[in-house]
Amino acid sequence: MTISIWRYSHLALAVSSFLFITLASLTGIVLSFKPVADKMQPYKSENFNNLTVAQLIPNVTKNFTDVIEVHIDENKFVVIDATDLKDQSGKFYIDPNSGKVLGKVAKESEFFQWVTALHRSLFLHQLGRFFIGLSSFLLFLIATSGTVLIIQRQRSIKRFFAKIVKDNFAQYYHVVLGRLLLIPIIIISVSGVILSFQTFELFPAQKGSPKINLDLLKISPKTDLKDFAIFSNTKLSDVQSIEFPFSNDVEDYFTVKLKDKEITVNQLTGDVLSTQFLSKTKQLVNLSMDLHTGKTSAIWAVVLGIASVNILFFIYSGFAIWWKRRQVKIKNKYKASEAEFILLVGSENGTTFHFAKAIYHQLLKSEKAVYIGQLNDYMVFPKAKQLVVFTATYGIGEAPTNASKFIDLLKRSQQKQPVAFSVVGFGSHGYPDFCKFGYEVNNVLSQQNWAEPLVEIHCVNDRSPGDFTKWATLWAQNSDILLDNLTESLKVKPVKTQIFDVIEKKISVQEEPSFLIKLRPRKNTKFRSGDLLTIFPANDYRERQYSIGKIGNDLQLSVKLHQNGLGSGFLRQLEIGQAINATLVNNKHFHFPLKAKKVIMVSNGTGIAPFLGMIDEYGSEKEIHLYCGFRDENSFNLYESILNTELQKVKKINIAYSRSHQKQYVKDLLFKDADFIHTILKNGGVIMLCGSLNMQKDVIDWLEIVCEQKAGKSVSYYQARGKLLMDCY
Ligand SMILES: Cc1cc2nc3c(=O)[nH]c(=O)nc-3n(C[C@H](O)[C@H](O)[C@H](O)COP(=O)(O)O)c2cc1C
Repeated sequence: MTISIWRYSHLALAVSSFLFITLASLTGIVLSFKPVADKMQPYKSENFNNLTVAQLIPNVTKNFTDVIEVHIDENKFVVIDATDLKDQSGKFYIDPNSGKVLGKVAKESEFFQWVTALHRSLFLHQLGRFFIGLSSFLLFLIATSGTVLIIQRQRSIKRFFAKIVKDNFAQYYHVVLGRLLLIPIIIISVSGVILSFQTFELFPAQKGSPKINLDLLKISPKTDLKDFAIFSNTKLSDVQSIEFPFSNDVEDYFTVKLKDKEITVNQLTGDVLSTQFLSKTKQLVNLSMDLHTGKTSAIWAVVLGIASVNILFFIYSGFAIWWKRRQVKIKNKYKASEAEFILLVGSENGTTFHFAKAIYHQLLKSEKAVYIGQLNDYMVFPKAKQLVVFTATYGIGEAPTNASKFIDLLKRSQQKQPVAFSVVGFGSHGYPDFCKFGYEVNNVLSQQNWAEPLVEIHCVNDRSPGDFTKWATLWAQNSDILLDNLTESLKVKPVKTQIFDVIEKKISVQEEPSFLIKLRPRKNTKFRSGDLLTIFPANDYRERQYSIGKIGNDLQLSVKLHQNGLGSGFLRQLEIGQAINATLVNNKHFHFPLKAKKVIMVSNGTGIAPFLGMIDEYGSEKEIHLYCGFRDENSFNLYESILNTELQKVKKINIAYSRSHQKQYVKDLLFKDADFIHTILKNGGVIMLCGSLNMQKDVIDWLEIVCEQKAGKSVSYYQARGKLLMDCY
């Protein structure tokens, strides 16, 4: 909620001021060249920082008459307003060491004058000055709200400069450059506001010049100008200007302006007649002028120029981010109350909507009554048969803004009829709590009486179309939907297949026949147990996926034959020596956890396939405990010989038969070993689950209780940290 307040403020401020800020930045970029160009002129005098006023004055009086003023400009060039010995009057750059003229002061470039006027007042006089002042203030607020957003994004002030995950170009550089240029932008905006206050005379006025009693002015002892103590003690580098006396009368005196004070000096005796310090506000205004214009430092002027270019980039990238979010407009053909398929989306930046919309259109093409909305729109859906949640994770594994109320709403509003659900989590492995909110939603949904799992939770890493297609294929299979060119709507490249030869087949003889099939890739291919094999049984767009075990360099699939099953039927009729076209899909979320010392594998039925490969490969190095469930001994027969050879590799095999002996399920085996399993989890071990969704639901429900009781943590805590890996279907 707070994220959205700050975000909307940031956006509203930017939208309301972007025109003025654009103009001010463009002109600011041009003006930042001026101090650099000025400093490149050849009027800098040697030894300037060591010279005193006493050394300058005799050189001035020797070479000029009618001196009005000597002025030290921001480039440390000495400028005199006087008449030279050739009787030429005007302003000249001089060398303070000799008083020699270095050049005549040129009239200020008309171009820079024009740009300066545009920058300060937009040629609108006081009204324009007001808008520019207001824009400076708004820029300050934009920078402040942006800082808060960065702190929220980075999760703490301490992590302000921590690495940023590259999401997309506009967003990444908006944050990275925002952090780098925050200080210059705050300085530009605050100094701009102060200068506007000065323009509108909102600061208290500086007190007038101190009164000098002319009757008391001394005319002796007459002292040479070069011997005036005040001149000898004042460095030229501290001086802003020296006004010379108008005549030789004692009533006319020198006025020396320094950065923080103004001194008047008797022209005959060198006595200091008065000292007036600049008020703090005047000093602040002077400092603001230096900081805002960069006139005192070429390096600072370059920084200001870069900051101005970046303000323009922020306007562009901010607009790009906003545009992307805006594109997520939802136009529904069916009302929520009449839809059978409800798609709810949790998204901060809109990309998750892109995926959800692809499914929305697939359902429309299949003439299904579908409704798409935000997760916070959750309510009772009277006609719903299926609920699909697509959600990103933000913050510390938290909900995106448009999903923040979902869990509360879900607990309050129960659906009246059974509804099948599936969850697709969108996240990134760049964050510690991978898809945590997706897992949380899945777990809370699993606990609802009306909710029936359809497809196991799938996670999409970095918006991978491959990950998403994997889920969509499985979901479509289970929902009886024909996916029509989903790849195209996700703009995914066509799938490349490769050839595999059937080298072994083993069939079990039982009520529900299953079989093992071994395939050998024709070309050298890298893959791991837990990866998926996509086959195209009818040689068309219809895909079927199977979890694989890697045995040597071959793939082993364990398949249950379904009546009229497209995939299982196709694989079943294959003969040894035949070849098929298929694609290997990297399923890295279900690879063997190489860092874990102890792994608990839980499977039922054909879900044992990837574990057979993992045990073959890692069983000798790692402590593996296998808990597997089968219908009866006949079902187990298929795997028995393999498991017997692998037996010495596995620390312990626990088998449950659901239709014979004690009629046990795999969850019953786990109940008995609750302490042991939790200790493994607590000590960095990993639990892997492969098999049916019902088995998964039972195990998760049980684990939820165990983890809560023993560690006060929810299952999603372990899921998000990769301690619970699942591949159920
Ligand atoms: C500030 C920020 C925080 C994120 N935090 C997480 C996180 O904790 N866990 C995670 O898996 N992904 C995290 N992500 C990645 C997003 O969930 C992921 O990029 C998602 O696809 C964005 O979807 P959306 O564009 O619909 O918001 C984060 C992204 C950002 C920008």
